[in-house]
Amino acid sequence: ATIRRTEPTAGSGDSARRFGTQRVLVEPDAASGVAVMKFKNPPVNSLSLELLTEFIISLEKLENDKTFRGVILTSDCPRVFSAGLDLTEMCGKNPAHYAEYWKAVQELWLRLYLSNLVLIAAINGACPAGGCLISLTCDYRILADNPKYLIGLNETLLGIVAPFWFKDTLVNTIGHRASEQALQLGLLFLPAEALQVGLVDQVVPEDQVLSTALSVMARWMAIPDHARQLTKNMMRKTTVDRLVKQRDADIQNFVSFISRDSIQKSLQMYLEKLKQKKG
Ligand SMILES: CCCCC/C=C/C(=O)SCCNC(=O)CCNC(=O)[C@H](O)C(C)(C)COP(=O)(O)OP(=O)(O)OC[C@H]1O[C@@H](n2cnc3c(N)ncnc32)[C@H](O)[C@@H]1OP(=O)(O)O
Repeated sequence: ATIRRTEPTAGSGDSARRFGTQRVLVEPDAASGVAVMKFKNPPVNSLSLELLTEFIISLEKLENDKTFRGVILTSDCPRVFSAGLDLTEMCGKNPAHYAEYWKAVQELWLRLYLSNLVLIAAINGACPAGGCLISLTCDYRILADNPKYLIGLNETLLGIVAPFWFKDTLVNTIGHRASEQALQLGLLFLPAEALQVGLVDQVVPEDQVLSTALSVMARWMAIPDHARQLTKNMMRKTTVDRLVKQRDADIQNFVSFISRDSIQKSLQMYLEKLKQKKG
């Protein structure tokens, strides 16, 4: 994916020169050092290989541009932050594709989880599974107060299992017992429940999610970068190293697991159910 620079939006001045790719819009504000990154992969921001790749490219570009110290992740699609991993990438394909796809999922998590940027998730829609994982990699999570916007690692409901580094990310956020229950039951939390269990840090009216994210960002950016970055690294490096040490084994585990007939059947049935839902 190439990064395309578009002309500044009207009245936005130089500092809001948008850039990004087809599926990841980036609205930078150089004056504040904050960029808003919006996923735009309609209808539900499913994390396709293309979206993952463009996400990694856009994140790397922001990390390499010292103008930016903070990024707000949000959705350009109504009602959905992200529907999680793209199920069509995980069924009906071949082992080589599964390996390529999983490598990209790992890569995105590794880069987000240890990012030097302040990352804030402005969750303006449903946030299941891989979408929830992305929000968990952030330093702070704000969820719109809409009972339709459920959040959680619901993989068991699909008959699949979130890998250990998904689990570790959840445990680091809500604790072991809450994670044990949430993962086994595939819990999708209502906003108030997500707040109560610590899955999100704030629940605000839908039209205040972005403004709240901007004010929280200002608070985090008031901390000297180097000290905050070293502290974040101290908190997260052990978790990251567990995957780094066994990335290839993790890919092989995923490929053999997802290739099982029983798993392929579960995924197909789940996709069918999603499509029937509309009927
Ligand atoms: C084995 C190791 C892997 C473990 C880690 C796995 C992590 C994952 O992320 S697995 C994916 C889990 N995701 C979900 O369970 C969410 C499924 N989707 C939904 O619940 C809903 O779509 C919604 C709440 C996100 C949005 O609902 P709504 O606005 O009503 O939209 P629709 O359900 O009608 O969906 C529209 C359209 O998109 C397709 N779709 C939805 N989710 C996915 C997805 N994750 N991957 C691919 N495609 C998805 C859905 O089938 C509809 O398609 P069309 O009928 O062709 O329009």
